[in-house]
Amino acid sequence: MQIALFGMSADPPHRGHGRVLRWLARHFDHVAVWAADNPYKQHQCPLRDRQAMLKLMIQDLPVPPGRIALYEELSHRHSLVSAQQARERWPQAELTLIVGADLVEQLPHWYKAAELFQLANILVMPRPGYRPSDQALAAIRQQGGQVAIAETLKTFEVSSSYYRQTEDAQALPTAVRAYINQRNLYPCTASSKEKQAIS
Ligand SMILES: Nc1ncnc2c1ncn2[C@@H]1O[C@H](COP(=O)(O)OP(=O)(O)OP(=O)(O)O)[C@@H](O)[C@H]1O
Ligand SMILES: O=C(O)c1ccc[n+]([C@@H]2O[C@H](COP(=O)([O-])O)[C@@H](O)[C@H]2O)c1
Repeated sequence: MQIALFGMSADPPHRGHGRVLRWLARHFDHVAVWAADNPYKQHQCPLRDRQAMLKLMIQDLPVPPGRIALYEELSHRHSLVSAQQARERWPQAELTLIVGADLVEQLPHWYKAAELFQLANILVMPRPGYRPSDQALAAIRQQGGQVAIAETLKTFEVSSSYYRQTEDAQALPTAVRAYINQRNLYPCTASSKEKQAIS
């Protein structure tokens, strides 16, 4: 069994994540997803809300039932710990850690990266504006990593920071948008401003 491991900040989850997940659902037997606190970032919204938004996004994806699932218990700031927990849960599976192209340069410097590479292969999602350098790919391989690029995946230019900066609700799945509006999660978004004006 081939399992994709996809941890993310999801602050908030957006349509680019949805595109990646649909592609993963076609190429893996199972896709395990979680929201995590990235040790290199500050987050705008609490982890429990990011987990909840991811769950809502996954529910609406047009994929076979059960192919993609949220595993809150895999959440950890260090991917090594998430991968260790996944290995305990699926002792026989081939594990593949999913990362966007923007993370490849930093990946060799992640917490105990060589140990992580022993537990999981690395599959890189192309992302507009980011091209993994040969040096970064070589640095992963030098630490024993098996790394490949998902060449057939066509992603598009959208990010959580784009949403946070532009307030462009089109960047988000409908259910995520509704969740944010209900809880006023990103206080600078247009919808929140509208709600403040009404109240
Ligand atoms: N548009 C995209 N195409 C391909 N991969 C993406 C895209 N957006 C995010 N990813 C990847 O998905 C994972 C989770 O991303 P994350 O939740 O940090 O979103 P982000 O849009 O990169 O956030 P931020 O803008 O806050 O840095 C990372 O591996 C990231 O590289
Ligand atoms: O293990 C690490 O040292 C490490 C360093 C940076 C990021 N990560 C993980 O990488 C995943 C993607 O992060 P992000 O913010 O790009 O969505 C998320 O699960 C983080 O916990 C992990």
